[in-house]
Amino acid sequence: MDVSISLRNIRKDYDSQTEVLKDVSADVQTGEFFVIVGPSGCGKSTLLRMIAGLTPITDGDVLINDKVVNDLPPKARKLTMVFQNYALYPFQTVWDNVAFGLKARKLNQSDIQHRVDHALEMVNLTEFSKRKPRELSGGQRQRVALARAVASDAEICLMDEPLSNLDAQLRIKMRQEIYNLQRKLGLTLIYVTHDQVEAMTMADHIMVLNDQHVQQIGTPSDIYQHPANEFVAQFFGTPQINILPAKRSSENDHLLTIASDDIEIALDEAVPVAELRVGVRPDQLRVSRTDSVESNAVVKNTEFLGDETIVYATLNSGDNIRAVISGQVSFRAYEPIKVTIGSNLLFFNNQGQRIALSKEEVVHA
Ligand SMILES: Nc1ncnc2c1ncn2[C@@H]1O[C@H](COP(=O)(O)OP(=O)(O)OP(=O)(O)O)[C@@H](O)[C@H]1O
Repeated sequence: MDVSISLRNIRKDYDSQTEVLKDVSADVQTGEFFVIVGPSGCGKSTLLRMIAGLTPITDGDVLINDKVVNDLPPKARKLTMVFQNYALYPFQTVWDNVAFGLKARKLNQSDIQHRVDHALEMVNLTEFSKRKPRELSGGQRQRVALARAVASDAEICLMDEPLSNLDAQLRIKMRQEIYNLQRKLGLTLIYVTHDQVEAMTMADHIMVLNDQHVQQIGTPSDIYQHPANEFVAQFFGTPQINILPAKRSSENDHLLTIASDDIEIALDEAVPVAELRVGVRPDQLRVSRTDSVESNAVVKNTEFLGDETIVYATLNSGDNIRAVISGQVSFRAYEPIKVTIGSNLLFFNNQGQRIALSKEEVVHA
């Protein structure tokens, strides 16, 4: 596959007090859906604006189709951008909003007509072409912004939180529409969001940004199953992964004690460090009722979600955990329970970096 956009060691300081990004490098392949995700303020929009040419780069290079474009103005970069606030002209019709950029490029009338009609059809807005933005719903306005991107015919499209103004149900619908549109048009799409579910469901590759640095770049399944560090492990997945302290047994280096003394697991591999942290997704914890003698935790509260229940509990060690169990299960507050640990564990060193034990999935509880 061709590389469409390359970021090479990008740094961005707004001023000496505001260092936003350091050493950001990535390759975005032609035709892929590439998602930049991270918490608020981590520099996602800044990075997108640097790719668009709207914000200068402090150091490093942006390449589009193998050419360094650091000094090219936005117009010359042949890309289109969709913002969270849609950026529509309120006094123009839907049709004119979509045509605006094409008119500015001085395309001939029949070309403009064809492209706008086609773009409106692609986003199912043909029948709304004479309306003004204020006569549309939020989702329809967002579709006008998408139609603009489609009409521009640019091969690269940048989207900055395009769904954040929509309600939850509409977000899911528009998520699918954007995904289908990207596939249909073969667009190279760079999509910024702080929403881990959007990232997981839409991306071919995800870049996770935090603390000025790229934490990881990978496919959604890579990032979920093999997170580079605790931050990435905690950022993806709802409810959040449990991270618990663990100690290697002094007698047997295959044996780990996790949090409370009575949660032990045997690994096929020797554990390389004496103290580590274990990541357990909530669906890998098992919870059962027991008497207070056998228990190793007490329930704090439960949340019933329809087909599953989240149990919040405190282990005897004082560590809080979240467990997801299927069906509706009710526990009393302070009810004693026995928590055991299933498979698919992740291991992190004390710096929070993942330690890859080659057989980390294989545990004997
Ligand atoms: N023009 C600017 N001048 C100075 N600092 C800025 C400027 N624009 C953004 N920043 C700062 O840079 C950091 C990154 O901002 P940016 O908008 O890129 O983050 P983000 O990850 O997109 O956040 P959000 O998800 O909240 O939109 C923030 O601390 C912000 O305050």
